[in-house]
Amino acid sequence: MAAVTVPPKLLTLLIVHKLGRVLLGRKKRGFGEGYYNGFGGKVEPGETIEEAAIREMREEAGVDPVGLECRGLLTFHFDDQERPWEVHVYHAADIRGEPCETDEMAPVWFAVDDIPFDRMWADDPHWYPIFLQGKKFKGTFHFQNTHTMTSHAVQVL
Ligand SMILES: CNc1ncnc2c1ncn2[C@@H]1O[C@H](COP(=O)(O)OP(=O)(O)OP(=O)(O)O)[C@@H](O)[C@H]1O
Repeated sequence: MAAVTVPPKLLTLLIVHKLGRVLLGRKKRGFGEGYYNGFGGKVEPGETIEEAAIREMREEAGVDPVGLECRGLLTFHFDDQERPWEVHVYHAADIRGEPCETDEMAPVWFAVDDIPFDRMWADDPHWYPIFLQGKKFKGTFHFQNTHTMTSHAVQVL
């Protein structure tokens, strides 16, 4: 029988990186609640991935990202999800407006040497250093019971 390929779920992740700091948000609800992360979510029908990245940043922190660059592609295989997740990671050089807390996220600036990896997804330490160096990358990760990372492979492109 031919192998069935399940199309991945598309998501965005946007990290603002300016003057030696990154803007992250503490996720207040839903998937990844309690973790610090960039801003993002599911790509909706009819929008491009970049449009989704901009929309999610507005919805979650009330600001418009400026100078977007797609730097990475992360693929997550969860043993408790039907489809793999494909996360498109964007770098933003700046924002227009002041970040504000929303129902979903509480935004906080962190110095790049002080990123709270112990309160973030387990894959993050494997690709943030590459991202922060301005390089492009691709990564594949497996997770068990949502949160336990069981394998990781990251490639600088
Ligand atoms: C497993 N390792 C991971 N490492 C780093 N980041 C991860 C991640 N897994 C998911 N993410 C990000 O977490 C957000 C979830 O988004 P999520 O809240 O589900 O989306 P969205 O806002 O569309 O949902 P609702 O409309 O509230 O259902 C989204 O940015 C996505 O890229």
